[in-house]
Amino acid sequence: MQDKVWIFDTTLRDGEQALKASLTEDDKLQLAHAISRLNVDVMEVGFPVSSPADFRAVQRIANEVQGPIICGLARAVSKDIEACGEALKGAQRARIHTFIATSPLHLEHKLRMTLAEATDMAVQAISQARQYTNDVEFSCEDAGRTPHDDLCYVVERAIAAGASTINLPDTVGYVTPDEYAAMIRYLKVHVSNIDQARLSVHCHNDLGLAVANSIAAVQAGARQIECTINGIGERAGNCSLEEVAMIMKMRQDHLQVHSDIRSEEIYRASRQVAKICNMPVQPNKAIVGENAFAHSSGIHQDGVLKAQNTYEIMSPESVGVPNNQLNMTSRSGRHVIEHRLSELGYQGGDYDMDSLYASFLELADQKGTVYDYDLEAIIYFNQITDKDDYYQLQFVNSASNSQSVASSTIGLSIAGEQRQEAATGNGPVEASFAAIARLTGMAVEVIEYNLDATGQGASSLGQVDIIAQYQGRTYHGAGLAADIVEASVRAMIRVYNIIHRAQQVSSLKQQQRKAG
Ligand SMILES: CC(=O)SCCNC(=O)CCNC(=O)[C@H](O)C(C)(C)COP(=O)(O)OP(=O)(O)OC[C@H]1O[C@@H](n2cnc3c(N)ncnc32)[C@H](O)[C@@H]1OP(=O)(O)O
Ligand SMILES: CC(C)C(=O)C(=O)O
Ligand SMILES: [Mg+2]
Repeated sequence: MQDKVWIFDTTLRDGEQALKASLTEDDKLQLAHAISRLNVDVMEVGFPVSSPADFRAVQRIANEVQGPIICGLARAVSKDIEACGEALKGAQRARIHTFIATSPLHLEHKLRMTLAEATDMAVQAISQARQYTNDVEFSCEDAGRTPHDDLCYVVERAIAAGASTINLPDTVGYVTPDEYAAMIRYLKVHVSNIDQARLSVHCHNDLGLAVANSIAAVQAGARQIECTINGIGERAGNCSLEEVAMIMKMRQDHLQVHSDIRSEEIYRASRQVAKICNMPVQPNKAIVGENAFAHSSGIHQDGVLKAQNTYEIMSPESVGVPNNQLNMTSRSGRHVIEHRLSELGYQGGDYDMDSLYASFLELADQKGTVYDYDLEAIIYFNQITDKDDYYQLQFVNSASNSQSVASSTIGLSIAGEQRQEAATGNGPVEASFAAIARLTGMAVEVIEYNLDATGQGASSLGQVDIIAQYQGRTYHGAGLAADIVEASVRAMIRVYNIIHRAQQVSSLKQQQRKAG
């Protein structure tokens, strides 16, 4: 029988500590539902004594979110335990997590007390917490830098006082996997009552070892991993939930343990955390990064088309990503182009691969990723240049202030004819997009809008990237300008030009079909 490893999610506590703006009660509640859908065992949702808003957020989650054990954090002081116990009262299953630092460095400089004094405070806090719930977790903060025998002393007394989970955090992400595993083994041998508690690990990623350390600890006998979605958390972050969950799923054969995480929910939860916390996920992040299931080089794309597992150890669907992605770039080869065109309904005789590939490389070198509609345009027009764009921007004139709705007038040259339209909106960008929609007579739906600054300080340029949908097809446009409204308008006009080109392609296709 394989052992279960508990997943203790601390996105809403440790994860939230690192955000530029704290989460609101509503944000926390929404994320708590997403985390609960993952089927985590425990969800640490706040530090109730820290602010009235955090107290209310913990209270609401405890009252409203079913499923996981709901946990709050408290220092080893009476008022923290009391706030935590009160906030958690509505939970079906509540856990109080209390902690105190045990490393010589923290004891001497931060707490200014001895190990024995800190241990007495821990014991008192655990006893007080037990008056609210039987489920009490105790953490030796900075365990990674605490001598093993000191840990044994504190842990033995904490368990005797009633802690049923003992957490040994590598608070500053300092230890290596072998050291961490050795620490767990040492405690298992030298703490007489260790069998009365579940051993937990909580790793930070300062040296990029949080996941490796957590897995090493599990191999040494730990049975709870504390982690966060997307690995967010103090400084370089915490151990990433999606990574440890997938390691245990994909390497059950080797590790002989499992978790109960519903992996198909991972991608959705990750997206929600990134959006609500305003913490974008790096594209190359394992499991949930934009590129995690994307193949960009010809040799890999050829392999994946022949057998997916040549370059994929898990399926995108297993973590809730709809499907893998074959990016067409200047590193792609003919196989992937042929594959994409056949998906679009073209046969080998419809184009000359050698000349198509030469134009494709030229375009890819210029713009990076080449999309379906670019490929089709190469087939029909051979070359793609911006010179002959159907829609060309003449001017943007927008006005906005904090007291009234924004307005914008856009001047376009449409197939050589000068036209202008005005519209209002919640902001100047929305007003400009509404004016463009009037001018073109087409309502394009913006799915994603990203604004980035390139360059430095006041002289930086705004770059806007838009992903938009029109009649069920997705289009991409980018615009660069010193003024961010103009950059947005340029990106949007790019989208309309691509749509126009795609429409031309489809009418040429129809004519060919009729003729043939
Ligand atoms: C490793 C971790 O992630 S621990 C969790 C970190 N998270 C947070 O700190 C977020 C929430 N924190 C807060 O809202 C505030 O820091 C509060 C409400 C907890 C305390 O605020 P303040 O009373 O103003 O104290 P402040 O934060 O400046 O200093 C911390 C105090 O707690 C003490 N302390 C720190 N950890 C503990 C502990 N586990 N048990 C008891 N006392 C502790 C410190 O020694 C210091 O005490 P001092 O004032 O006697 O020197
Ligand atoms: C409160 C504890 C568990 C913590 O976050 C840490 O030590 O990193
Ligand atoms: Mg931490």
